[in-house]
Amino acid sequence: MNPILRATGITRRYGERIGCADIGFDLYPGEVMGIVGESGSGKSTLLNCLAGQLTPDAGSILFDSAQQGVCDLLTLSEMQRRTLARTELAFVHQNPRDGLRMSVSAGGNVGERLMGVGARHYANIREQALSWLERVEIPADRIDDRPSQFSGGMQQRLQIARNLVTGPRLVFMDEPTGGLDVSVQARLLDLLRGLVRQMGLSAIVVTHDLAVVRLLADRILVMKDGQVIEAGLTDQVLDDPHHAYTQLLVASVLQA
Ligand SMILES: Nc1ncnc2c1ncn2[C@@H]1O[C@H](COP(=O)(O)OP(=O)(O)OP(=O)(O)O)[C@@H](O)[C@H]1O
Repeated sequence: MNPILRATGITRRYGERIGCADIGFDLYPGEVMGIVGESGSGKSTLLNCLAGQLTPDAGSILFDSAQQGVCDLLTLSEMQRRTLARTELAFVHQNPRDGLRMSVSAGGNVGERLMGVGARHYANIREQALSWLERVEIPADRIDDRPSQFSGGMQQRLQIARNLVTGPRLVFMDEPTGGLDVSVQARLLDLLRGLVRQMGLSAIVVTHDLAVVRLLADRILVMKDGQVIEAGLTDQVLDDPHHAYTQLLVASVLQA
């Protein structure tokens, strides 16, 4: 099986400071990879480079696209990249406001993505939007409400529906449960895990919360000072961390 994503030598500096250095990994179809590490370790820099929101200084990111074959996300034309971003890729932001259009209804937020890939039939779009609202546990009678009228957890679930409605193959998630109450986090994680499995999604999830990777990720990368210091199957790394830093990270959660 070919990897859906192969990152090699991803490096990004901010002046003298290193954001992330020489990161490489393969992600296989249907696999979820977690990126963990303390604040400032380079998780967001790496994710933003992978997702095309930040240009790395060096490296390549090969994506096995269903439409375009294997392509380097870093050398695609703007148009090819936009097409991929609308169809095969998705990005779930920590703050739903960054991933939703707050002035558009919930149904519109989901429908808009469908229209972006060519859907034109209003009744079909509304029907699909309704079905996705149901999948993310938003009551059908809220379809015409704006996200600003939703709770934080509902907004996040709506952002997930908006991202998944077009059936992407690879989803980037930046602290998807961050900023939510603990009980809301647990429900959202359950929902995410169900959707990822049902849809056979590949995903890359950045989080500082080891409970999130425990539940969602098959494999993890542990980052420190912009480098990957440990990588492997989630349970193996968390149950038997080799690097002293990972041991500390795991121990600090156990004590909390
Ligand atoms: N825009 C920027 N300008 C300068 N330095 C930056 C910028 N963004 C990040 N950095 C630096 O790059 C390094 C990695 O930061 P990054 O935000 O990727 O870490 P992180 O692990 O995502 O942290 P957090 O969990 O707090 O979001 C840090 O030293 C940070 O100070």
